Amino acid sequence: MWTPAELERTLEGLLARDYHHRHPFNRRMHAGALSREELQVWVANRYYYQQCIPVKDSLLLAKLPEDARREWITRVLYHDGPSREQGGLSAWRALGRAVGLDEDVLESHALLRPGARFATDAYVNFVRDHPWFDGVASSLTELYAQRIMAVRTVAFETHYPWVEPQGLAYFRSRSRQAGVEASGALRLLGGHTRTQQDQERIVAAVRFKCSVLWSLLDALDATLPQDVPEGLGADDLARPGNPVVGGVA
Ligand SMILES: O=C(O)c1cc(C(=O)O)c2c(n1)C(=O)C(=O)c1cc(C(=O)O)[nH]c1-2
Repeated sequence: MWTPAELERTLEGLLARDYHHRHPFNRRMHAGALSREELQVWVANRYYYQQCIPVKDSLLLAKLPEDARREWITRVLYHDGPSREQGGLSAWRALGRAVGLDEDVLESHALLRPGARFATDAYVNFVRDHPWFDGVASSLTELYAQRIMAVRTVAFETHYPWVEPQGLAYFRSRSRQAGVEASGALRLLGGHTRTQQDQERIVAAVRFKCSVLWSLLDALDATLPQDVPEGLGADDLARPGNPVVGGVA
């Protein structure tokens, strides 16, 4: 078995390479190269992710041992808050307003990209379908989340001064909270890790989660059906004699 320090070093190496701070979209964000519209699309797509986090944590809660449940429930309360005007989701809605998005655009998911929905749903399904150990481990990308929040906050302040400053409250709150949550998850997993196989499950869950976050950003650069110009193969399938249509009929 690895020592706890060796396990953390392994996770560190994985995150240093696979975490979404290295994704081209985030690199453009941090360099100040995103347009207003691109930033709005990011906020809108991440809102779906934010909404799904307390859902996956609620699914996880139902599987946890009593002591762990008592601690993990604070994650759900953090996002949902004691009322609609408080908590993480409320802070993300404030970010939406700060970048100029109407709340009904966020709530209707009008800007949600298919791939961002699939990536987010894959995370919820992973937690629902696996033992709690893997679900808890998959949250460990938060070891790096606190770092990206700091970089992002400075990037917004420096490059996107048109974003109203109160919209950045979520990032500030999260840069503390992510570290607290990651330490809690490591402690919980440490108490239930018996074999090297268990440790490898932790690494595999973090690898999976990195691919969720990476795919979500991939989806923001993807072409949407309505953006394909007319005449660029848009009507190929409708043509009589087309082998695909013919084969189906
Ligand atoms: O903006 C980000 O880069 C980022 C990353 C992550 C992450 O690493 O999973 C989370 C969040 N934000 C976040 O806001 C959040 O609430 C959150 C919860 C979780 C989780 O897996 O339980 N990750 C993250």
